[in-house]
Amino acid sequence: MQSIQVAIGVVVNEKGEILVALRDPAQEQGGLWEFPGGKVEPGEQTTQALARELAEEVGLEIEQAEPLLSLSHDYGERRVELAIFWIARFRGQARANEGNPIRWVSPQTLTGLAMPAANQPIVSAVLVRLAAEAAR
Ligand SMILES: Nc1nc2c([nH]c(=O)n2[C@@H]2O[C@H](COP(=O)(O)OP(=O)(O)OP(=O)(O)O)[C@@H](O)[C@H]2O)c(=O)[nH]1
Ligand SMILES: [Mg+2]
Repeated sequence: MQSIQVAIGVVVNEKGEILVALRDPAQEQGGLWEFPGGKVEPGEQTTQALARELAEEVGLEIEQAEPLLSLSHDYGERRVELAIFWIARFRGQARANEGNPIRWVSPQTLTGLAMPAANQPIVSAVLVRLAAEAAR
């Protein structure tokens, strides 16, 4: 089965809120909330794809991206390989460049959002990371 490489950013602001975007209802997985990101294009490094997707989708310039976790998920008709990065340093104001609503959400709200099935371990890792930072 084909495997799709995807770069994803978990963007966290100074209040400890996380940036999410609503997937277009017409897309596959439409109507679910997701972290900004997208497919790595041929010839591109994962971090280049991450920078491009964040600029395109939410208008942010990454200052620092740290690997958070990588996972693969089988959606049946396709398999995705997700490389997820923690982004606590960035430039710009998040805006919905592609017309899909975006939101900054608390960890509590994040836990309750409807997201793609692959995202459950990502949300867990985000909660652990935020708790660790709050305890410092
Ligand atoms: N961006 C993003 N994609 C995710 C998440 N979780 C998840 O399973 N995916 C999957 O990753 C794949 C690629 O993401 P994408 O649709 O954003 O790709 P893209 O921005 O390049 O879109 P395009 O192909 O319409 O240009 C999709 O199959 C999507 O379902 C997530 O939190 N964020
Ligand atoms: Mg995308």
